[in-house]
Formats: sequence, structure tokens, C-alpha cells
Amino acid sequence: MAPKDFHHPFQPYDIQQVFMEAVYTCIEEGKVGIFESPTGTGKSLSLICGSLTWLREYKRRQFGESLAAIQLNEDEPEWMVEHAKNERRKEARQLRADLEVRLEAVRQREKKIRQKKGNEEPLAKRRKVAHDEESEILNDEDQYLLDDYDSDDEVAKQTNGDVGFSSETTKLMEKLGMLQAVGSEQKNEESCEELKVFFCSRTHSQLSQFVGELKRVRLPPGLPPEENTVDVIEELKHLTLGSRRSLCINPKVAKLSNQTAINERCIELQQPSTSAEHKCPFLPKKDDQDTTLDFRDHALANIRDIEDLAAVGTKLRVCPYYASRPAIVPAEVVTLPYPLLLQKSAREALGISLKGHIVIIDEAHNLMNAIEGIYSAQITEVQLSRARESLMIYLQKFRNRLKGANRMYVTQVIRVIDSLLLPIVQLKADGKDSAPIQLDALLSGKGVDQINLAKLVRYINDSKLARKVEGYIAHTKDVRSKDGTVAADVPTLTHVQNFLTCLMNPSKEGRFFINKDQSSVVVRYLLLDPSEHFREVVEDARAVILAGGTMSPMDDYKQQLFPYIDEVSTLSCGHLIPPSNLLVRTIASDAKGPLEFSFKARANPETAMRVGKALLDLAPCVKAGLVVFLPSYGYLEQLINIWKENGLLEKLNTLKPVFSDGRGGSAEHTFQAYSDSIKTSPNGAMLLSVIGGKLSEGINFSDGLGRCVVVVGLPFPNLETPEWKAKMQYIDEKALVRGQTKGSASREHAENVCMRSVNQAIGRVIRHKDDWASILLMDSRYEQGRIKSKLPGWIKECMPEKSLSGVGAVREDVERFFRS
Ligand SMILES: Nc1ncnc2c1ncn2[C@@H]1O[C@H](COP(=O)(O)OP(=O)(O)OP(=O)(O)O)[C@@H](O)[C@H]1O
Ligand code: SF4
Repeated sequence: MAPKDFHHPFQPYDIQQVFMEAVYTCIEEGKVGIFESPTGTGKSLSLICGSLTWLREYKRRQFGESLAAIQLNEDEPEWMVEHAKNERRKEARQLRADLEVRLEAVRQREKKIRQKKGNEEPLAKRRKVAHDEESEILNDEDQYLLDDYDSDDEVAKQTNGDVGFSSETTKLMEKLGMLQAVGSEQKNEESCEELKVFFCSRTHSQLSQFVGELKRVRLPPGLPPEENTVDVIEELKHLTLGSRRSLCINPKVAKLSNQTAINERCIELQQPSTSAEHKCPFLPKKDDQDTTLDFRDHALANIRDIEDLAAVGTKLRVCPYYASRPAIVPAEVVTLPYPLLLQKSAREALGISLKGHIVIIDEAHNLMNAIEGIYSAQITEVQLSRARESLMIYLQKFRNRLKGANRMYVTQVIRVIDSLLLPIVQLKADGKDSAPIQLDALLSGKGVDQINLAKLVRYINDSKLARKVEGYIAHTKDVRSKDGTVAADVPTLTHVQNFLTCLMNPSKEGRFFINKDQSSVVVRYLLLDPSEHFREVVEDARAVILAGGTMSPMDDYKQQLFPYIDEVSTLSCGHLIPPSNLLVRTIASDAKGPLEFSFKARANPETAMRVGKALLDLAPCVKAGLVVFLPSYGYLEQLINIWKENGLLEKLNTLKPVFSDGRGGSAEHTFQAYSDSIKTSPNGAMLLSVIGGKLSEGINFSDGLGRCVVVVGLPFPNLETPEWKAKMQYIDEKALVRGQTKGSASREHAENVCMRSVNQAIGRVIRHKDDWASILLMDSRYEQGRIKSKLPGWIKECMPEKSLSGVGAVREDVERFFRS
């Protein structure tokens, strides 16, 4: 049987064909899938072609089924049914044609502009409108006085906390169709919800790369062709979504230093109390639907990345962050960064419903950490003390002029801060570095049990307390910058507010901790179990696919993310390279006996010398780049010191110039110097680096940059920290309920975390089908079946059944490999 046509722009590799079929089947069957395909194997195109071929085919099928559902009544002649079917076909085609005509007009207009400019560049890259406008802040101190605050409900009604903009704006958005009225009757193409693929990745550059691949794909239309006509191509309707930080085109807001500050300022400018002249001029206007629709058509007419979308906003003088919302409904592919998809409040703010759609998460080896990061929070002692001090100064100034409930609430904030400071003082008094802490203990301050935290958080938000206080403090210190923004982009009280939100409703899967770090004491809330927060995505979506270059070991995702799902589809693709291009060996012993790098063994200086001597043995056989991955920065420093003292570093340097990605230096500079040395030095170079460290992600060790990679030891996380102890305890408690033996689930998880980082490191030495490299795993524990089983399939397959794993024997294999 001929392989299925997925409309791949190239002749797909065999593994791509298998990958696309797996994606297609997973979506068709409405499952959860975990798919890995090594870097350089065209994973993005496999995901795109597999999912979008399904999407278009499904749309056609659905349309066919809707026609077939038009039934004949007993007394109706057959021609009436035919007529009804023809009408349905005509209507659907007309709707599609109307949209296509408008989008085509935009494409033509843009093409003309490009031709006129004489080059084929996309729309002018990136905004950055002129700035340096006059200061608009009044000099009057009264501006810092809190507005009257008597009825919480009144203020609550004025703002729409979840959505993040005022009720006025909300109404306007609804009117313009910018907030999806899910379930409402929507007839015309402007509001007809398309079935979509949400494609999510971690960084902008990964999303841009994906958008680049999307541009290559041409697919048959989602409606069947008219009789006697040939199938044509229908352009993809793609929309890229981003945060305000990527899309804000108001120069006074966009220039703020971070995301929280930009979000805050944007929302602040929309408050009913902000005067018209200070409001953002780019917020879509009620009486200007034309601009909003024009933006939507521009957004969908061509496949654009985030910079292009910002440029469209600048050109049309409308905020792309808000104006892109109406384009969600008719889009077929939506690309977005992790937080916008994973955070429920962000999805709600954007009006994204995942119901029945497809979710693809790329680079998903980060997914559990990302979810835990999004739902965790922290506050430092310094921030708490600063916030308290500012509030006291503020109260002193305005105490007698604060009206309504203001004084009560401000006093309550101070009380809660005092309460959070209590356990910090206790930790210091006990001389401890860290300790877990219960929520009750954090809220044990005088009278705090009487405070309604939910009301208090809402008050801080609605009254703009943080801005008012920070503004007044900056004013008294006269440290306002020229354009009127106060010294700190994010007021300290905003951090307090964010942390209180966690206190208000901590998920039962999380825990609180207090830790001393270098400069302060930190109170943290850590989410220990990401599965509940991800569950809504899984339950809403038709299918969810986690994809990545190295997803092994996959069992961890099943346990940690989908414990409630019986069957998860998995696929581990091989590499494009022939087996002869890869050598994988364990180095389990040297002349002195077995090599093991447990925490205890590492402390022994002799172990450091044994590593150095093994590298002295191996380095002369390796051409070009030799990368050594170590389990921690501490161990890297220890090795270098011992090697220096014993003259071993000097010897290594004569074989290959040695570069080290130490804790303090710039990873880019080190990597650049290492790459330059490979080009210029006849012996290549050696790079000492740390697993999970600065050079472990996003750096490419293709070709000469990594002809041999040595992983020293197993980089287990430090299981003695209170955070890890809590996590392990949590996992074991859950496993016990499932009937597993004590300790096995947590040990499995720690091994999985460790091996995931090993796999990330070694997976990056082969980057394309003509690449070749050797991978050496130094630690006798790599010989154990349970550890070996956690390596990606294509690496495991290259390991000999029974290897001679002493340094000498491996050296001979490496020599032979490089000779051939
Ligand atoms: N079958 C094919 N034939 C030729 N070129 C292809 C094929 N499939 C993909 N490509 C191209 O190969 C390039 C490399 O794709 P790449 O492997 O980087 O994608 P990827 O596997 O998604 O990578 P990453 O894991 O880094 O995200 C892309 O420009 C892509 O268009
Ligand atoms: S409305 Fe848009 S352009 Fe204006 S401040 Fe907010 S994000 Fe920036």
C-alpha cells in the first residue's frame, strides 16, 4: 500500500512518515501522545504535516457528514433534499470565498508595498516608535492619595480582574467579537469558530523557527472541491499570539523593563479613572471596527511571526495584543508561548477555549518544570521589609486624609507582612538555612486570622495601592526618571500582592518553604504536582501531543502529568544517521577498579585524578571538539583545582586547549572561544561544562564542535534539600495509594530527572544526517539495566550488548571509530 500523503514539502524521511502517521492517529483517536524525534530529523514539519493534514481532512469529512444528515421527510420529493444540500454547499463556499477575497486583497496590497520598496523583506521589522515624550506626571502630592474605597463590590464591578482590563474595555471587546462568546449563535464567517491546532513552544526563537517551517506547507482545502473542478490549495489561516511584552506598541509602556511592569502599566492606563489624554491611544476603539477587522485580516492573510504581527499593529496604529483576539476564532493554527497556554488566567484573558481543539507542545521535556514554575511564587525578606517601610511612610503622610475603608485595608496589609516576617526571624534565630513551613504558620501574626485575604488582594489590585505608595516614596526621594515613571518598574507591593494570591488559595499539591539564599531569606510556594493544573488542558482538548528531541524516559510524564490516563501513545524515532556514525560506550572502570561518582565518591580527590587521567588517555584519539559534561558547578571547580595542583590541567592543555564554563563567566564567550579554537588549533579543543548548566540548552554541538562527548557521573538532583524531600515524600504518598512499594516511585522519579538531563546533553552532538560523534558515559551505574533503559532508543541501540568498559578498551574503540 502506498504511504499516506501528508503534503510534506520535501520527500519525507522514513522516520518522518512514521512520525506523521503517529500524530494523525493520535489526533483521530483523541488521545494523549508523547513523541520524540532527535534534533535534525525535521520534527517541526512532521508535526505540522501530520496535524494539519488531519485537520483539513476532518473538516471535509465533517462537511460531508453534515450534508448527509439532511434527511428526507416522507412527504418531501428527493429534489428538495438535493436542493437543501446544494444550498448548504453554496453557503459554506460563499463564506469561505468572502474571507479569501479579503485576505487575498491584503496579500496583494502587501506584495505591492514590498515590490515598491524594492526588496522582498516582510513588513518592516519590529516597532520601536520614537519616544522621549514630555513628562505627564503632575507634581501635586495629591495624586498619590488613594481614592475613596467604601464598597469593595463597587470597585470590583468596575474592573474585570481575571481578564485584565476594565469593564468598559470588556464590553467593547465583546461588541467587536474580541472576546469569544462561547456557545453563542455565530452565523457569519467572522465569528465562526474554526477547529484549530494550538502549537506551543518555550522560546520566541523556537516559535519563529516553527513559523518558518509552516510557511513551506501547502494543503488541500477544508471544503470538498466543486464537481468537475480540481482540488486547489487553501492558504493556512495562522495567528501568532504573544504577551504584551512582545506585542506592546506604546513606546512609553513597551520600554519598561519586564513583563509584570508592562502588564501593570497597560491595565492601569485602561482604568476608568485614567484621564483620556493618558489612556493608551492604541487600544482598539469602540467606534473603529474597521481598524480591528483590518488588523484581523492582516494577521491571517500571511503566516507571520511575532515581530511581523507587532509591525502590522504599528502600521495600523492598533494594539496587536488586543486586536489579535478576533483573529483567534477564524484561525486554524495558533502559535503561542508556554505561559499563554498553560496558565488558566492567561487563556481566559485571551478568550482561548481549547474545547475540541488540538494542542501540540514542543520542547516538552521542559513541560513539568514550566507548569511548576508558572504556579509557584516567592517573596524575599528584603521585599517584605521594603514594602512595610514604604507603607509606614505612606500612612504617616496620609493617615488623616485616607477615606472609607482605605486605612483599615492598609493596616491589614502591614499586619500580613509582619506575619510573613515572623517565621523568617524564627529561621534566623534557629540558625537554620531552610525549613518547610505550613500555611497556618505564615498567617499566625496578631489578628491575621480575622483578615479576609481574598478581599485584601482585591483591594490592593483595585485601589492601585502598590503604584500610589511606590509613586509617593519615589516622589519623596525625588528619584523619578524624566518620563514620569517611578524608579522601580514593578512596585515592591506588587510582589507582595502576587504572593498573597498564592496564600489565598494554595493548591493542595503545593508546599511552602523558607530558605536563606546569598542576599536574603526567601519564602517560597512550590507546586509539587503539575498534573492537576494540566488536567484541564487535557480534558478540554481533543488530543494533546507532547513532542521533543529527547523525551526519554517517557514513563515520568505518564506518572507526573497523566496519572489518570490509562493509555498514552508514545513514539521514539530513530536518527537519520547510519549506526556507523555513532559510537556509544560506558566507561565503568579504570586500572584502579570500578568508577563511580556518587556524592561521597566525588568528595575523594583521587576520583578527580582518575577522571583527569582517563581524559588524558582519550583526548589524543579525539579529533576536533571534546565536550565533557560534569554533574555540578561545584564538581567542575573541584576538578580544576585538583588538576591544577597536580599539574594535570597543564598536561591536558598541551593535548587540547581546555575551556571551562565556570559558574561566574559568560557562557557565550566561553563557547565562542572554544569554537574558535577548534577552527584554529590542529588538536581541536576541550570544553568542560555542567549538565543542566548554562551551556546545556540551546547550544549546538554539531560536527567538529562535538566529535566526542563524555558524561562524568549521574547528575542526580540534591535530594537532601527541603524542596526535594517534600517532592519525594509527595510522590511516595501518591504511589502508596496506588499500591506501589515505599520509596520506589520517588527513586524512579529522581532517576528520570537525572537521565532526562543526561539525554538533553548527549542528544545535541548529532544535528543532521551526515553528522557523526562518540558518546562516552563514565560511571559504572550506566551499565545497570534500569539506567540504560532510560536512554533514547537511537542511542541505546548503539550500545554493545556486553561491552568491555575499562578506560583502555574504550580508548581502543574510540581510536578505531575516529580512524574509520
Ligand atoms: N524530508 C526532508 N527533506 C529535506 N529537508 C527537510 C526534510 N524535513 C525537514 N527538512 C528541513 O530540514 C531543516 C531542519 O529541520 P530540523 O531538523 O531543524 O527540524 P526539527 O527536527 O524540528 O529540529 P529541532 O529538534 O531543532 O526543533 C528544516 O529547515 C526543514 O525544513
Ligand atoms: S493597549 Fe496595547 S499598546 Fe497600549 S499599553 Fe496596552 S499592550 Fe501596550
